[in-house]
Amino acid sequence: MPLNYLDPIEAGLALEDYKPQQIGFQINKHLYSTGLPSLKEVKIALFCIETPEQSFEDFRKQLYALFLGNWNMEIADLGNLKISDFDEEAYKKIQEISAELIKQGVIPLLIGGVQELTYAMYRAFDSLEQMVNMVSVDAKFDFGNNEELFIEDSYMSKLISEPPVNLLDFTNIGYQSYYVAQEELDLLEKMCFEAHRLGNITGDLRIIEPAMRDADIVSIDMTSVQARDIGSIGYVNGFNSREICTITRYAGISSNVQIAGIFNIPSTNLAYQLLAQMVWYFYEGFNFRIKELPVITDENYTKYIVPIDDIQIEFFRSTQTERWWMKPGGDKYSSPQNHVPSGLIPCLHQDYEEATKGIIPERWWRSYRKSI
Ligand SMILES: N=CN[C@@H](CCC(=O)O)C(=O)O
Repeated sequence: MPLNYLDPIEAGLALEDYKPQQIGFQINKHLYSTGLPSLKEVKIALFCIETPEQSFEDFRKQLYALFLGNWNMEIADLGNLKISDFDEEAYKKIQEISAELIKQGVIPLLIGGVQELTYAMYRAFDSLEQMVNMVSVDAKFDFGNNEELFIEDSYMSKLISEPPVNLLDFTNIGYQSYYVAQEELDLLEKMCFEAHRLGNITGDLRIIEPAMRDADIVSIDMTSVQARDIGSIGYVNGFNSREICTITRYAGISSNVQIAGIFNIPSTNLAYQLLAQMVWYFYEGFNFRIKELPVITDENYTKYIVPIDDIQIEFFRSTQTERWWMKPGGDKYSSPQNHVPSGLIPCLHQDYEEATKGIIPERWWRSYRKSI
């Protein structure tokens, strides 16, 4: 049983000296005394990747001290996966734990380690035989290393080329232009993937919501946060602490997100505090998940048909949540089978408005290019 790879949390955190409204009181913990908690009603289960260099007990203290919202769901802390190195065995264990949780209808939330572990989250879908979309929040694209732009065994290169290829779509959120090469942008473009430059989205983060609504896997590199907000040496520019919380909330609220990971976490008090709040926002977002299924006859949705030259784009607006979708360009376009609503692409009201002015939405174009 892969969950047996996990070690319980430290005894000090087992004490129930929290107020009943605090996460530390409510969360189902993996303890030495009681073993792994039951996952029957659990919706989100976190576990930390502990190395000899980093433990996450300080993060737990921050998380456990936070007050729960008015949420109606069970959450769990499954403890720690203790590893000495990010070797093949560690990847295999993360893959197995993740697959097991997803199979049980629980969202695994991985905390810690390097962003390369995204590959293990992705490989969890091999046994589930499912195609997936991935969103990565990162200042760089990670196709290479310090010496070379593209290397075969970078996790991003493996993601797009190593069989079985489960990846349908990939979106980067928050890249910084001076850290990426034009060749990397060209590759993403060629693959019909999406990338959102930091400077273009911080003014209005709603721009990234449709990509998150369509994601199965979310991978967040904490170096995408500006260094001063996490008290570490890192990048001078990046998302601020509020923005990264908004992004995690979008991940939580997306009905399609099945697994998330937060990596490269500095061992500072500020980083652990922020990490705890990001996890809180993920929980909060999850609590507001609504599975919407727009169909033409459903009274909760309005359908709009916008003709542009010789094409017609069908838009759907939910009267319940004001969210928008559009029919993809080209019949052969495929999205992950289990996505809700199936066969539609999430978009923004702005896409509809621009379409009425004759501008074809970027996401529609990509779906069209993918289908030919
Ligand atoms: N020096 C400024 N950097 C920008 C983002 C960089 C980019 O979008 O490429 C900023 O923080 O907003």
